[in-house]
Amino acid sequence: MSKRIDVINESIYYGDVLAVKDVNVRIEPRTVTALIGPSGCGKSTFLRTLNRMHEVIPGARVEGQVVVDGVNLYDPGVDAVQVRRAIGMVFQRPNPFPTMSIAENVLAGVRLNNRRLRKAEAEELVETSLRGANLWDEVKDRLDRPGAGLSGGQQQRLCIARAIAVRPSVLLMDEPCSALDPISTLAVEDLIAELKRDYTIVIVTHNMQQASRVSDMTGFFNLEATGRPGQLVEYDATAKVFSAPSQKATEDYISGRFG
Ligand SMILES: Nc1ncnc2c1ncn2[C@@H]1O[C@H](COP(=O)(O)OP(=O)(O)OP(=O)(O)O)[C@@H](O)[C@H]1O
Repeated sequence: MSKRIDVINESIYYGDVLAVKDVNVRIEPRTVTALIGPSGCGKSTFLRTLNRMHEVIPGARVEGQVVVDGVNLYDPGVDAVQVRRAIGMVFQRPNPFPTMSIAENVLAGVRLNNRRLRKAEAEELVETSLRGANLWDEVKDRLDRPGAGLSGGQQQRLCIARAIAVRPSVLLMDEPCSALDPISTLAVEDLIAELKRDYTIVIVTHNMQQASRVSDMTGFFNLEATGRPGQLVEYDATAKVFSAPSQKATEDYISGRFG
């Protein structure tokens, strides 16, 4: 299930504006990559190009290649809608369908893919996805209750269960803990550590401790100056980036001198 991602000469535009310039990076399967950097340097923009969500914005486009296990997602023959369904994404604010039951929330993505499920199959998928998201024990007695009745941290884990129910190859997370309290944050971080056994995970975070706790690799994005495009300045093992970064800008950012 887990897949390698090769980003080759990727430049990302909003209309005529070049937002992120010339990214080249290889992300290995079964790793967690944290994307860090100051506000506006393009971390979320880059993340959204890994499942073609970027192009949902009118005028937004990508040059270069994003190759997931040998297939360039931007080849003319590739269906963007299929890509978005296959590569799961978890957002900053938990966004379960509020009136849908917990079980139906888990199945929502699978149903969108028009997969018909027998009852037993659906029950099994609900259980394995909720177990995978570390939420099963907390909700197993109220699967038919609305998703909105859960705490923020539980809702975020429900969204992760929904994302993994479609058995994605890659899981993208855009500041998944920023709306959560510290305990829920730790629960989601523990979950990320478990999920990397099966998935390739890319996570945007502003929290340096979080990046160092959860990730194997860290990518540092930066801007040369306001109005200039963002760039991936450094990509290396997290331990190396946090102890001996190769770029001064990375060191300045990590040590809190800017950003
Ligand atoms: N929908 C959009 N239309 C036009 N420009 C956009 C859009 N979204 C983002 N941008 C621009 O693209 C650049 C990168 O933004 P992005 O949100 O990717 O940065 P970021 O590093 O994720 O920031 P933050 O850490 O604040 O979330 C910024 O200059 C931003 O203004």
